[in-house]
Amino acid sequence: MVRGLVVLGGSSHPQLTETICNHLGIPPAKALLAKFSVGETRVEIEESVRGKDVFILQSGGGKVNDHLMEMLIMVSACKTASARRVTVVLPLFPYSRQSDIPYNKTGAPLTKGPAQAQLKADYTFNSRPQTPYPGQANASHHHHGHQHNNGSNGLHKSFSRMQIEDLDNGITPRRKDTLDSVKSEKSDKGDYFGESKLHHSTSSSSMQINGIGTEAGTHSNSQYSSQPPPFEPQRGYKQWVAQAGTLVADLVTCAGADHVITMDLHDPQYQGFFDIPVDNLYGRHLLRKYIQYQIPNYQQAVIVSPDAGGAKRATAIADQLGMPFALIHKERRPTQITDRQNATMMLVGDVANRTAILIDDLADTSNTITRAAKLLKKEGAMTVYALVTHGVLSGDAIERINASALDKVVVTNSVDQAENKRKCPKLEVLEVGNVFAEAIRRVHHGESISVLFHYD
Ligand SMILES: O=P(O)(O)OC[C@H]1O[C@H](OP(=O)(O)OP(=O)(O)O)[C@H](O)[C@@H]1O
Repeated sequence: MVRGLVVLGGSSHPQLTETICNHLGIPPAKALLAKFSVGETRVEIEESVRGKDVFILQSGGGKVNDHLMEMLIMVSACKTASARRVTVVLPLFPYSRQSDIPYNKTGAPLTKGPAQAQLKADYTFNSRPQTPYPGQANASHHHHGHQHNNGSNGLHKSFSRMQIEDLDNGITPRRKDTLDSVKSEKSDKGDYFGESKLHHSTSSSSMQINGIGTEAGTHSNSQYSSQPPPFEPQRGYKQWVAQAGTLVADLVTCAGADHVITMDLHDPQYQGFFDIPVDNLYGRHLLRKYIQYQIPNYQQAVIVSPDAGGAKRATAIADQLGMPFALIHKERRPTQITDRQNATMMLVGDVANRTAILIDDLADTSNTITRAAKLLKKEGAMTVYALVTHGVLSGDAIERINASALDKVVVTNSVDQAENKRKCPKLEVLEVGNVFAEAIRRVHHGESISVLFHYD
């Protein structure tokens, strides 16, 4: 019996809550989790959590948005009820795939027109107008004086990080506060930065952005002809996708969470999006154990990463077990934006007459692993396993696996697998409840959890 510890399970994964509570020797806390008929989430914590150390468990699969909302409300409810500390335990962190560049279903880069490529090529990090220097200062003061300085300050503020990053990503910069001008320009065939609108724009930010082009233009053309051409906002509207990962990280913190425990984040750098501690447990130990104990003659097998993004994860296992490694390079340039099937796959390494073991962090549509398996069999692999930490397996993923060249798919129950297991004879599920229970116990007692990163 652990005192002061409360485990509260969301509706995403009751079985995992139960397993964790069994390991900890405590019953799950009572809460009412329901929905109003309109669809809004309703949460009532039915026991006192005042002064308690509360762990809220929710996973990222299934109805991910509902579960996220429910978790946020649960955190807020516990905080309001004076919980001493609230830790969210998210075995699969929702939205963590949308942490960096705007996520696109095809995995293909967002539209990058020739004009934009040119814009990027021409872009320099020199501030424009230039930082004044002796001899030149008079000229600019003389004519533009105070106004010029304002422009320069505004430039540093509005044009610094956001736009440089956007240019790197090949995306037309756009800010929230330019929305008004976007709306008004919709009628003009999406001519977002159209010159005709330049002077009519009322949004301060878009005025600044446009102003940079014109003001800097005056200066660089008349005075410094050796300078690169001025920044010219591009004509036409480019799609923009929100960086939802950042928002979700903010929401979790803002709801009142003090600590996050998760596993195999798609991008480990996502931890840096939080101002609160994030413990990112590894699922690779479970996968490695499976290889050692469940795959016959594993020493003769080869570990394969189905895409370059996961190579580090897969090599870590290959190195630990002293096994050979191969890589599938996913060429992400499908001819049509919706046509992922066209992305070609290329194998680097030898799998002929061997057992191939695919390692990845997650399988969602399972396109990646099924297509990789097809390629591996074509290249002579005898048996193909796929070992993935998070079996999201949405849509028709199970049907796809059943019909694929994969011989076995091994996932953890970071996402509930009860239904999937029934439908998929190739599926094997590894239990993560004990790992999370141990992490919770250690965090509660203020013990180090680094042992969970290194255990054998
Ligand atoms: O089952 P699927 O629907 O095919 O999705 C699974 C793939 O998606 C993730 O990578 P992602 O495509 O996000 O790209 P990345 O590895 O380049 O980040 C993940 O690492 C898998 O490789």
